[in-house]
Amino acid sequence: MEPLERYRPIIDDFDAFRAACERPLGTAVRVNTIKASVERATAALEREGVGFDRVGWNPRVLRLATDSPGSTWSSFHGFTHGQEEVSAVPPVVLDPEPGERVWDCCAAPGGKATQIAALMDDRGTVVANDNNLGRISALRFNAERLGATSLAVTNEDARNYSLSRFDFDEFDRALVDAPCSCEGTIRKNPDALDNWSEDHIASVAGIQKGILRRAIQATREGGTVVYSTCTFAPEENEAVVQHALDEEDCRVVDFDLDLDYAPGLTAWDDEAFDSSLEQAARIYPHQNDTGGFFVAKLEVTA
Ligand SMILES: C[S@@+](CC[C@H](N)C(=O)[O-])C[C@H]1O[C@@H](n2cnc3c(N)ncnc32)[C@H](O)[C@@H]1O
Repeated sequence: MEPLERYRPIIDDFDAFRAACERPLGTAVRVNTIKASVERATAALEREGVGFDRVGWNPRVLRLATDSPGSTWSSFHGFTHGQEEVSAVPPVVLDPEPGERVWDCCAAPGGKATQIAALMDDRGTVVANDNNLGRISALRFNAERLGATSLAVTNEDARNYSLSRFDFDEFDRALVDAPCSCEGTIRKNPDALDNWSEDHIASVAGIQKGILRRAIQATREGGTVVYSTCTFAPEENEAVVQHALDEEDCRVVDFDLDLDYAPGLTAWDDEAFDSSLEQAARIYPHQNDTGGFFVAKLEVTA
């Protein structure tokens, strides 16, 4: 847990943050509205005798009273998908519309890509890409089980992604749910910080910058790009978005989210960030009893 000490200066109520990081995380599922309404999925859970609580910010997310959300009848039939509560935030911020073309740059194992397809009523095109072939099979399995027929899978490095295979040359929206140092998953995975190092953060930040830049380049003017990580490190969050602001035509925009969160940072160490980064969300585990996440919303400009 020692690496987390570096965040003492930026987190209000740091002791509550540390205590939350030491508590195991509960189980959550997202109702897959491609296959079942929330009413039908909750009725199925009741029939199975699986207890659940609805969360206030999203009617499609349920906290379950079981450690095995993937072993329920509802999951087997694709009515629900085990997904950490806060991991359901980025697609909501992306806010895709039915019929659009959406690129999920780092999509495996597909929790957010299938959520995007559901938010689009499975109409339009979701290109779910990941550079890790081993993880692609889980992505395909989840898309099949959840009945996401609008989803196409590709296996490329998102940093130099080519659209030449498509009959269109830009997306309406893109999600960069980036590979990261995963500090915010400490409640689910107590070993998450075992191999933590500043060198690793610096190396993954380079990859994140490349993917976010390509996502902005591949999205139409006026389109939306959401950048998210499950880590607290400003080098992987605000600094990556700042790099995109410096190098690409885009701006940070505000969004509504009915959860408690802290604003994005405008400085870290010796680096200053654009004041618009305050519109990003830093979701800490103690605020909503979840894992940790960072989310920023960008609009592509001319
Ligand atoms: C945080 S995980 C994505 C989780 C996924 N969005 C979901 O909700 O299920 C990050 C993913 O990025 C992929 N990745 C890492 N480097 C990449 C790159 N250069 N291009 C594309 N994908 C990459 C990893 O294989 C990993 O599956």
